[in-house]
Amino acid sequence: EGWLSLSHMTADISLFPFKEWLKCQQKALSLHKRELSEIPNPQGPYIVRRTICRLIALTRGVICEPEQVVLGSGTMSLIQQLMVTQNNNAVVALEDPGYFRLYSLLKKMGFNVNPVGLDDRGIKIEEVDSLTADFTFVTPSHQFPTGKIMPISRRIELLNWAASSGDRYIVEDDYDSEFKYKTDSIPALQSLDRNQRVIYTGSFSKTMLPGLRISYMVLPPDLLREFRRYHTDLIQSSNSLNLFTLHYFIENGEYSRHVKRMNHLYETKRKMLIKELQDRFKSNVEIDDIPAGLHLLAHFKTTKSYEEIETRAKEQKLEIYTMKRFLLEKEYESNNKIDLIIGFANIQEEKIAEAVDRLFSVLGT
Ligand SMILES: Cc1ncc(COP(=O)(O)O)c(CN[C@H](CF)CCC(=O)O)c1O
Repeated sequence: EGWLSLSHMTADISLFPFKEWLKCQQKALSLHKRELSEIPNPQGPYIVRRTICRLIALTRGVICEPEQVVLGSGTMSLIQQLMVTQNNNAVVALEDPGYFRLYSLLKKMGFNVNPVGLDDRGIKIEEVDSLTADFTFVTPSHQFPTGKIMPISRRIELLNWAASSGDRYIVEDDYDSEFKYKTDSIPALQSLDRNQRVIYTGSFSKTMLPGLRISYMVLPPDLLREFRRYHTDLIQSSNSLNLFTLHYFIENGEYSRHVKRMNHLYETKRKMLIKELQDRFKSNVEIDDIPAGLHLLAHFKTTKSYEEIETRAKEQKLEIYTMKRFLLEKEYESNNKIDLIIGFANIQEEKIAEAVDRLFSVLGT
């Protein structure tokens, strides 16, 4: 019997309109031969940056000009390009539990990296304050991996922190912000920023195809000047043909139609997954029912350790990730409970019950 996946690291591409994508690619090929014959603008083609500016203004309330947008082949490569312009005794704060790849990138770059715990409103602002951090990385629209949506009150506190002294910045990673079920999405933190303190990053990995490698970063004017001064010889890392194709895909409305379609599918799968988990585990599971994103955080009563669970999941041919993957420096106290990050993008609806059965065997006696 093959593997089943409750991984959070994928997108469901069963409904992706490949025919439409190909039409947009044909258009890109016929209208942009000259640009395809040249090295592109270091930040990416202007018309693509303009289209993305309009999209995130409409969907996320982000306030920006195309000049402030830098395109790149992945969020981590954009963060690397940004942070390499900073001297590496900069103090950096980031969420714990959080995005391990970001943590390890910043450490390898030699920064003074400080994971900061979360309370029920997101990153603990008093800890950020006491650190006198220069950069604070947050995922306010759907904290990665806990899913917490940062309330306006904490966003204001964070913006006040950034505005209260020298060269402080907030890096807002708006990952996984596109999928909201029932609740409306709160506009981006960047839309509240009046002091040019917020760097905004986003990605098309989860709304389109993770393999496309198209991500974007919006820099405040003064950081943009620093970025351009440092990166005089930068070559755009994302593929021009895909960028022009994406431009037409967004412009003709295919993108927003696809996101709407996926929102319905993901909402259906999420409801099925929650029902199966509750039917199977009853009072032994507690689900953080935050109606957003492509994974949910669930707490299970079990005496098993994370290591045992990871081993047994492999035996059951079930791909799933535990909270251990996201604990940066926090120790986990396994008081007979463990936390699992359960993704529902990579599982077909008719396989959800079987996947939950396997999870029951993994965690069972
Ligand atoms: C917090 C966060 N910010 C951005 C991305 C988007 O990155 P990119 O596709 O390069 O634009 C991810 C994507 N995370 C991966 C897929 F979920 C890996 C997860 C894991 O390592 O656990 C992410 O978690």
